[in-house]
Amino acid sequence: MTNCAIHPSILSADFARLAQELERISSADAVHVDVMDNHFVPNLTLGLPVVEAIMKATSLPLDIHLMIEDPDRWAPAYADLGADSVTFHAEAAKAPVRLARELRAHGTKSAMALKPATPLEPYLDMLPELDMLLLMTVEPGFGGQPFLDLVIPKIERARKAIDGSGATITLQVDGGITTETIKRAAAAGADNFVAGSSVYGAADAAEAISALRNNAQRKDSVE
Ligand SMILES: O=C(CO)[C@@H](O)[C@H](O)COP(=O)(O)O
Ligand SMILES: [Fe+2]
Repeated sequence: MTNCAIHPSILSADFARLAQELERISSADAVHVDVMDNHFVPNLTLGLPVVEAIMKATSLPLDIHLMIEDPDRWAPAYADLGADSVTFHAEAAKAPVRLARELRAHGTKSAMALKPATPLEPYLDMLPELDMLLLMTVEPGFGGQPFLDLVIPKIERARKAIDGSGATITLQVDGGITTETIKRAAAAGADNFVAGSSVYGAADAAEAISALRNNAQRKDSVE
């Protein structure tokens, strides 16, 4: 994997010190913001006003991961804030193709996420509508869960489908990414990695980001 990106998730940051926590990850490629509504997932985090504050507090691009019901209604507002990408869940979207197009029309990258047990195949025809596909490697809702290796074959199938589509689509994985699991995800074909607890739980977040990047780029990523 030659080009890879590390997106730390602020879900594992200290929310009382968000500005300083954003400083700690200034060497990252983007900041991943988990928006949860306590309906699509059993957890509640933050919404538009806090995302707007985060946007003002960092120069990093914002990667918004919406774990909410009715993204068809809410996602475009995150695009309007200036997010670099907005990800909705396929399981929650009423009209995923229309929503993906609307996100692009609102000036952001359109991205769609699949939970670990959601099959990829029904969505293959809509790959050209997406700038990024997110394959969850934990059940969405919480940070700090172990990486689900059962998603690896889906990552491999997604890589093949993306390469075959001729489109430029980032393949992101999210959940349980550590310096060890990132090797397996990268070898399977992922090129964009969300990491919450392994970055924010480290004494030196910049060092953790650099170690993740190195391990994702290693040719011998899986021994
Ligand atoms: O979307 C989610 C969880 O639903 C993630 O973005 C987590 O925040 C990742 O945290 P770690 O698994 O890396 O601790
Ligand atoms: Fe996430």
